Amino acid sequence: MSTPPTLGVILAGGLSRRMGGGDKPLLRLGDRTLLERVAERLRPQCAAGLILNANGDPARFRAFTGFVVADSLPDAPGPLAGVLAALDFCAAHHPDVAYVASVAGDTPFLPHDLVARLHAARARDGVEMAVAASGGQLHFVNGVWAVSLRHDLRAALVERGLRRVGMWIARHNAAEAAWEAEPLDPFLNLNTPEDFFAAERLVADESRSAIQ
Ligand SMILES: Nc1nc2c(ncn2[C@@H]2O[C@H](COP(=O)(O)OP(=O)(O)OP(=O)(O)O)[C@@H](O)[C@H]2O)c(=O)[nH]1
Repeated sequence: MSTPPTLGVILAGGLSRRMGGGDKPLLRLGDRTLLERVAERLRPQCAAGLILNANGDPARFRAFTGFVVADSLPDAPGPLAGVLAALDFCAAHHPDVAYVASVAGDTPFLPHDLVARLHAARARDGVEMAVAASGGQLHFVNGVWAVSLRHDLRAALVERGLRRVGMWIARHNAAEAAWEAEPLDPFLNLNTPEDFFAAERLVADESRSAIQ
């Protein structure tokens, strides 16, 4: 199966409470920011381009080359609000593109075959969404989503007050694509200062570490 044209979105709309606030993706990990690392992994996988989902003043992300899209539902906090903003953006600006791939902005070691394998899992199961897994865990926010799901997602967020990604993907029988978690989990996400220091040690000598 060939990978359909896909718009990528980096989710950076969270509050980073466990990291002490601020914009986690703008933290510098080694010689570049988390955002740069995530973008350089995802951009080549997304033929329709890459956007960033973030709230507040977009000027702080001026180093990002691409649109910055804010949540359109301020009362619906959580990553699904960012996914909805990206699906709506895709429908408005890329009407010929049927899929969005989302990733968390604090996940610097994402697989290079993320989008292709998510689409392969989705096609295998004949469904409209797929999410990533590793080490027996689902990584809900790293997934591909049909743009046509946006009406259902908006209704779920607004009318049913849905907040948990797991509930929405269960309703749609999301396909799963799994990656090895050893020697390095590609979905390692940096939530706390301790996570960040561990990642700094990993990138201190990238050529000798498990980072690919
Ligand atoms: N658009 C949007 N994205 C969110 C929201 N909350 C979390 N995210 C994104 O979802 C992904 C996973 O978020 P978490 O790590 O659970 O939350 P976080 O805000 O980054 O960090 P904590 O506040 O420490 O939980 C990250 O990419 C976040 O930017 C939100 O309210 N809106």
